[in-house]
Amino acid sequence: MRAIELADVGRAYGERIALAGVTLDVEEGETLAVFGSNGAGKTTLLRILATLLKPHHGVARVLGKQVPREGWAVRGRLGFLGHEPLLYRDLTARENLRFHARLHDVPFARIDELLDAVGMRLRADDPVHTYSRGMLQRTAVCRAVLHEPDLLLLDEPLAGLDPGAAALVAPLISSGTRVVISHDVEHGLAEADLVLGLRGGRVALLERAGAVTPADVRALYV
Ligand SMILES: Nc1ncnc2c1ncn2[C@@H]1O[C@H](COP(=O)(O)OP(=O)(O)OP(=O)(O)O)[C@@H](O)[C@H]1O
Repeated sequence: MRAIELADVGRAYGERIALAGVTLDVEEGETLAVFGSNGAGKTTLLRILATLLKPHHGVARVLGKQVPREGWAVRGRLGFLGHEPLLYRDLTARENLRFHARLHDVPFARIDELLDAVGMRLRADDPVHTYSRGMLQRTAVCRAVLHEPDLLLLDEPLAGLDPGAAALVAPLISSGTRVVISHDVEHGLAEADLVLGLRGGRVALLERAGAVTPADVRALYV
């Protein structure tokens, strides 16, 4: 089954075209790696897939539903990790995760498992506003994967993590159907099935990963 189907998807902010003419399919179980320089349209695409932004052009289907029109039917099956951690800053990590666990009917035991997995058990009962950037990111990853989503939408998921933390977090976000925005060319390519390169909001590269070299991806940044 197709997890994502995009047909000529575009989006503008006022006069500025952020995304145009994106047509692609991602099959269930595949990873789409998205590359492109700052402002290329990567986050705009991810937000459309997350049902947070309406495309102004074309049709976007996620897990079989048109978004954002039928977004209600897929939102609970998505795991979104954007630039913002989407955590309540005055609550602790554990309280934030309990809130999400209740929403998604997830047993609380999974919260401890995840906090352990990302090395956050000792700080889990401190308010989120006392966390370092890396701690925020670890907690945000826990939130994104808590309900075992059918599709992970990840915007630079290892940003701000030290190598030890990155090694802890990576296994939690390394399987299933995924869209991953990355600036790490080698790592991003290694885990991709399909590669999308954006330039100025347009498709500059769209190939199966086996047909793409690191030099092809680096060319997007010059
Ligand atoms: N809310 C907004 N209002 C106006 N313009 C916006 C808005 N959000 C994004 N844009 C513009 O849309 C274009 C694409 O932005 P987008 O955030 O999708 O890029 P990106 O590839 O994710 O960049 P980065 O690597 O810096 O995160 C840019 O020109 C940006 O300035």
